Amino acid sequence: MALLPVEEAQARLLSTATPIARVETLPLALAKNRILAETLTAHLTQPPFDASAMDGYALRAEDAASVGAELKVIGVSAAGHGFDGTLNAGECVRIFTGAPVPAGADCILLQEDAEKLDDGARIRTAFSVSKGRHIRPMGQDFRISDALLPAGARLDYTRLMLAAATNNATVNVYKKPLVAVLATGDELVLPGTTPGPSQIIASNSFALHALCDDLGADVLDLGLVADQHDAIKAAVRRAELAGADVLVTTGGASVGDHDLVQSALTAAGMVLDFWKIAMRPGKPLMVGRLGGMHVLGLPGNPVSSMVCSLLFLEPLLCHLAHQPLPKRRVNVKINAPLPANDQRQDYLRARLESQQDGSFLATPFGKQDSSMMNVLANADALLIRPPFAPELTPGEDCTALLLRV
Ligand SMILES: Nc1nc2c(c(=O)[nH]1)N[C@H]1C(S)=C(S)[C@@H](COP(=O)(O)OP(=O)(O)OC[C@H]3O[C@@H](n4cnc5c(N)ncnc54)[C@H](O)[C@@H]3O)O[C@H]1N2
Ligand code: MOO
Repeated sequence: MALLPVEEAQARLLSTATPIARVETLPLALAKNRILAETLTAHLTQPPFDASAMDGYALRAEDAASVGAELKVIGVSAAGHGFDGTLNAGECVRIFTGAPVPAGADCILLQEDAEKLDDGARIRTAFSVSKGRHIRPMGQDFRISDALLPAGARLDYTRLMLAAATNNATVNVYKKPLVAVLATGDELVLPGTTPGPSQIIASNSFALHALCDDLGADVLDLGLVADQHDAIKAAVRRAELAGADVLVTTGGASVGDHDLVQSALTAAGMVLDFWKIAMRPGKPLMVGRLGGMHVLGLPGNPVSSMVCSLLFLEPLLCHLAHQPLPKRRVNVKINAPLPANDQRQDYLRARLESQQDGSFLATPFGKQDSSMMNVLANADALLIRPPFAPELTPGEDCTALLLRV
């Protein structure tokens, strides 16, 4: 099978994906960063009445046209406790921020601009006020039945505030995609155990879990499974029964005698779409469908599994979850010579340094082995070297993908 170019493989994967249509109703407190499945409509008008924007006195502008007017204070309007009466010529009402403007008043005089007389029974104006001054008109923010946010909007903190203010105690949002994660390999043991001879600590699933969570997906951890056909098939069955939208496997994707994932998946009913991509690391990536479930068979090498996740799992999950792609692509200047590339698109781990002019200077790590998690965790970006890219000298431009956004 020829190696598939990265962009072609990405397009093929996305062409088979449909955004999730399942909807759930959630209380606002549980809806952070979820995606609205319908228009958010105002259930009331805000402000619900003409409200004072300042602490001071509500009055008729014509009564305070000239400085030095004297007005009788006939009551108080506070937030939560409005004044019930009507204000007439020569009268004012003591008012506080957020309180309803009494009937008859058409402006607010700041308390700093009023002199209290007779122990507060009357005031003298020290400033003239115009009609409407310091009044927030009823409905200036939104009116009942207004459409305020479209379906597809992400409920970040500003939108949750709006949803609450519009008296939507619950919201209808798309369900999260469910990703089943299966780590394969006889050599794997969990962190916290003492590895035996030939054993290593399993790390890929932890990264996958975190990445899926960041992308708004739920994770079903299928644990560690030995390189055995029946064990892999049984785990795949669990993913199907759970209704997973995506099954991600790591390890066993290559061509060794113990690389059984593809044959176990095929035996379980997977239809392979493509296998082996023209990229480094991550060449053995395999992609298929098992019923309604997308299957991504990631290589076992930890760095390969993460590079494949950023390039394939991330766009797939964003598409399924109605989310925009994180903005990872940046232009950088390289700080070291890069040799000409072969036919595999390279993703070089590099450190970035911000320059005074806002640009990035990129220093690739000397060793790029796809097993080196220490390098990945201390890198900031992946420098993209297209197939057959010519050599680059320091100071030349290169495209990079930020590892953290
Ligand atoms: N003859 C060939 N050999 C290999 C080829 C090839 O084309 N021909 N491709 C190489 C490339 S490239 C890669 S990448 C690896 C990927 O192989 P597998 O997907 O089969 O991965 P494994 O052999 O199972 O594991 C590779 C490596 O990663 C470690 N590993 C596996 N799972 C985990 C995990 N969950 N956490 C941490 N580390 C893990 C595993 O112990 C191995 O060291 O194949 C090359 N070989
Ligand atoms: O493609 Mo492998 O991922 O080079 O190590």
